[in-house]
Amino acid sequence: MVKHAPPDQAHRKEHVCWGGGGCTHSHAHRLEVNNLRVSYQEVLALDGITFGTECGRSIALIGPNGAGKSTLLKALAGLLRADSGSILWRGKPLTRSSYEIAYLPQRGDVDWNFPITVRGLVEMGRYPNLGWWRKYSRHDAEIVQRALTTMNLLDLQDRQISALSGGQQQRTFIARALAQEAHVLLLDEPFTGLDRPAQQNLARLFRELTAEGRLLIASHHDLQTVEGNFDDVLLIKRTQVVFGEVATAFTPERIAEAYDH
Ligand SMILES: Nc1ncnc2c1ncn2[C@@H]1O[C@H](COP(=O)(O)OP(=O)(O)OP(=O)(O)O)[C@@H](O)[C@H]1O
Repeated sequence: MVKHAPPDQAHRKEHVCWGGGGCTHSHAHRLEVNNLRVSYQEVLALDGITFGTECGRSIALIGPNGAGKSTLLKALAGLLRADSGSILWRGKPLTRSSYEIAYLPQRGDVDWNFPITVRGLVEMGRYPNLGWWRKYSRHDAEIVQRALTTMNLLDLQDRQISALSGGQQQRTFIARALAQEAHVLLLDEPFTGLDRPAQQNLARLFRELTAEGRLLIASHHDLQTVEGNFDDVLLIKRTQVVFGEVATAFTPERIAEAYDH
């Protein structure tokens, strides 16, 4: 007899995990956030954020200006310390940045005039893996080459990052994350400033990255394109409005709750 998945599971993607091995038991490659609270001195930026997810998923992080999206991404990247609550990655508290988690800043936060080539930036992805005692090896060079190839950047590898289009700049930063061999990609407004074809290319790339088992969390402003581009949604307004699959959680009522004053 053919066994069918229960109805609520039927549309879920098969659980695959990037990087092979070690994803067969429950908290391998899982991210768990519990009652997270983050503030900047007297400004409370986030409170009561609680969700859990796993490799192979993509999450749209949605909320109005000032909702705390960038703050959450930075906290998940280990760049900001939580006041209270916890972030567990693969069952262990995330207390500082990990090479398994790559953070891609907002484009406006990057100094695009910094004198570095596409290849140079992608090579930087290897540094967290090297440690202070190990030299850049042929193995590192192969991983960089693969990242450049995957992101279709070989023809542009010697170009300065200042001389790239917006879509090419995004691809370069994602290639750096691939060179880092990151399991989790945290992206701050990756679609902003891209034209429609570049957005569609990036959305396709995201689907490929999650299909090969990476976890992707991206802050996003275009409410029209959440469905189709992401599996899950985390809607916040300093506190958490809802977390769940886009089809069931991203309802007009929840959106109004987050965006209406
Ligand atoms: N360095 C900082 N010092 C003090 N307050 C800050 C700092 N960075 C952010 N904030 C405040 O924290 C809150 C959350 O900001 P955050 O940038 O995380 O929101 P956001 O959802 O990413 O906003 P946007 O959609 O406008 O980019 C806001 O009230 C903001 O003013």
